[in-house]
Amino acid sequence: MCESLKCDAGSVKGVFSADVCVAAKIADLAGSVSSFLLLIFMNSSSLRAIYRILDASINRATEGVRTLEEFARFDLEDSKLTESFKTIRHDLSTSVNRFLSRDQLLASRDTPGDVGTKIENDSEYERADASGVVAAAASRVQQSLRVIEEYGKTIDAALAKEVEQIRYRAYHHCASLELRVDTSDRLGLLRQSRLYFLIDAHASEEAFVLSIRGLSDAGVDIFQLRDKAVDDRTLYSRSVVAAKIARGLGRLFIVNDRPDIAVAADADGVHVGQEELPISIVRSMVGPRRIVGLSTHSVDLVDSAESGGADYIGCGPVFSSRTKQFDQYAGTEFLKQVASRSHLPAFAIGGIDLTNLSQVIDAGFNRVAVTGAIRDAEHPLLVARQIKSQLL
Ligand SMILES: Cc1ncc(COP(=O)(O)OP(=O)(O)O)c(N)n1
Ligand SMILES: Cc1ncsc1CCOP(=O)(O)O
Ligand SMILES: [Mg+2]
Repeated sequence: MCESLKCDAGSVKGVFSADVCVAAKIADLAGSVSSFLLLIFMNSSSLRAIYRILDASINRATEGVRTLEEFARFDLEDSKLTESFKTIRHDLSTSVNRFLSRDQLLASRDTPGDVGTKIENDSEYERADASGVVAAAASRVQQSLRVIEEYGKTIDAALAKEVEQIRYRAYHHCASLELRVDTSDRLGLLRQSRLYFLIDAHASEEAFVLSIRGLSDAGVDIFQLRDKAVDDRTLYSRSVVAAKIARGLGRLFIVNDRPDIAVAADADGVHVGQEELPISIVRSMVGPRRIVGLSTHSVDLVDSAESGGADYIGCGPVFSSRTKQFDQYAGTEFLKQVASRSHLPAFAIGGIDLTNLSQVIDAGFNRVAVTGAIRDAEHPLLVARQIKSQLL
């Protein structure tokens, strides 16, 4: 049996058979070029196989992480998750470079001779949608990190330990990403949304439904049930109906203030203000798949909405409102500050109507949330259309 030694000479690092180590040392001493060592290395077939496995698995893991990173970046537009995957890629590459010689990895590669590339599997070419791509990439990342960890043990236990930590982090981030994929339809609709209407419960369900249908047709993208005067039973029953209709129309339905009702009625999400439950609690109540919106009145609140995991923000009050009384206004200056810093979809709110909409747009906003401008208009559908047409 061939004796194995830990070797750290020139470009040969790791555990090798004694003859390889001796040859490496001699080559080092002689200042010889590494090709001699590579030749010997290539002749050690089991070692070469280990390097081939590691090389293939490192590539697979890196490509998989990149696939997930692109989804987090371009579909979810989630900067935190994007950064997490980027860090995993970076840390994997740092660990690999510390323990493995790139020359040996490259020298072991033999793609034309890889029997695995000739095994056809149709499912490799079938992905129904982005969620299929994400699921496949997540599983590839997890498997290949495990492979690197296992075979890495034969090179250096410290490599295996580092990759194990990376694998645990990857599990966590993959789960966060996969849970969000199903929401990506909702988040996609949210990002496309421009006109947000806060609707009351109306005197009857029929009038409520008629209003949602008409306003959806006129361009309202998001409906929020905001009615502080009706009982919970009415809020719940209107929410059940609105959630269903909005889904059928490709619009979003959000419940004001009440995560419990949002969940019970299967709404798309909930909107809370600074006086309601903290956003972390709201998120734990509605889960990762529902939208959580948060009211903001200052740049600091915008920053904490972003770090706290809000999906969108309401920004205001901009102007004096007939719907709600305020002592102070954030105004258009606040909108300008938000426009230059926030990555979240941001809706200006408070007294916005056709007479002052241009000031909101000039401040850099193309999303507004309104009540009175539409509710109190002689021709609500016409006003909704006119507002929408200006929000490009
Ligand atoms: C889109 C949107 N933005 C802000 C608000 C205001 O919420 P909040 O501060 O909680 O005030 P109330 O609506 O509860 O009176 C909102 N509802 N929607
Ligand atoms: C709920 C709320 N929060 C800030 S302004 C506002 C009322 C929005 O209604 P309007 O568009 O009539 O001012
Ligand atoms: Mg509120």
